[in-house]
Amino acid sequence: MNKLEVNGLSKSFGSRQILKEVSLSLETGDMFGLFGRNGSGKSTLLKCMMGTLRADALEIKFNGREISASEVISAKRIGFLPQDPFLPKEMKVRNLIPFIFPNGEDQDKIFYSPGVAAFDGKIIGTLSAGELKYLELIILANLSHPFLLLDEPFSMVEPKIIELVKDLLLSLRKTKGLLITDHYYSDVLEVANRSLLLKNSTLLEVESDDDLAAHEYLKIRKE
Ligand SMILES: Nc1ncnc2c1ncn2[C@@H]1O[C@H](COP(=O)(O)OP(=O)(O)OP(=O)(O)O)[C@@H](O)[C@H]1O
Repeated sequence: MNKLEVNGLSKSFGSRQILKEVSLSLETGDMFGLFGRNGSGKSTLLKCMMGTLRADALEIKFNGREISASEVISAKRIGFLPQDPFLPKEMKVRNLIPFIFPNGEDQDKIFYSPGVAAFDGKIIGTLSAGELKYLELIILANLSHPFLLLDEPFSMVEPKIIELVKDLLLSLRKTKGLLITDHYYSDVLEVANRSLLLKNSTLLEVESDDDLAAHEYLKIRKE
């Protein structure tokens, strides 16, 4: 069982405060959903946790031991799916996999993942947005990092693959803790064991569509 704690995360851009003393704690087996309107600061929160964006204030602890934000990537405790593609565009999928996973067994896990055979001969830059997102997610899922932050894992992915992604996320919960943000709110609510809404720079607990509507994240259509 691993534990990741974020305490007192604050971040402003100029005079605009995006995050105000945000705290959260994630354990192995957790899958938290993170919601918020466009521009509310979800990506900012994830980037500050990864150390790719400097927070104004932040304490991160892994299993009770503090790690500085600048060490998060090298410590290999947290894997991150950013919103924008991060794989090298020029390589073929089948050449990239051994580059990231030297071990043959690990490579097989990727190559034999559902749906990968359909595009493993392609050059990464020619993959569709959905194929690329799915490939990135499968690569992250097979890293040993005990926590994953996923920024929009469902976006651009076709409905059948969304179901595969949900199965994958649920299987990852057995060994990892996950924090997922995506505007595909019903898919996130379905797999998450706890959901949070970022509003007015702070996190609120939410449980359902009705809660999200009450906080003006979505509008429920009346028949
Ligand atoms: N480097 C930056 N400099 C100035 N403002 C920024 C910077 N990065 C983000 N912002 C602003 O901070 C706010 C939060 O952005 P962020 O990308 O975290 O939102 P988000 O909740 O992830 O939105 P979305 O749902 O659209 O992806 C936005 O108003 C954005 O314009």
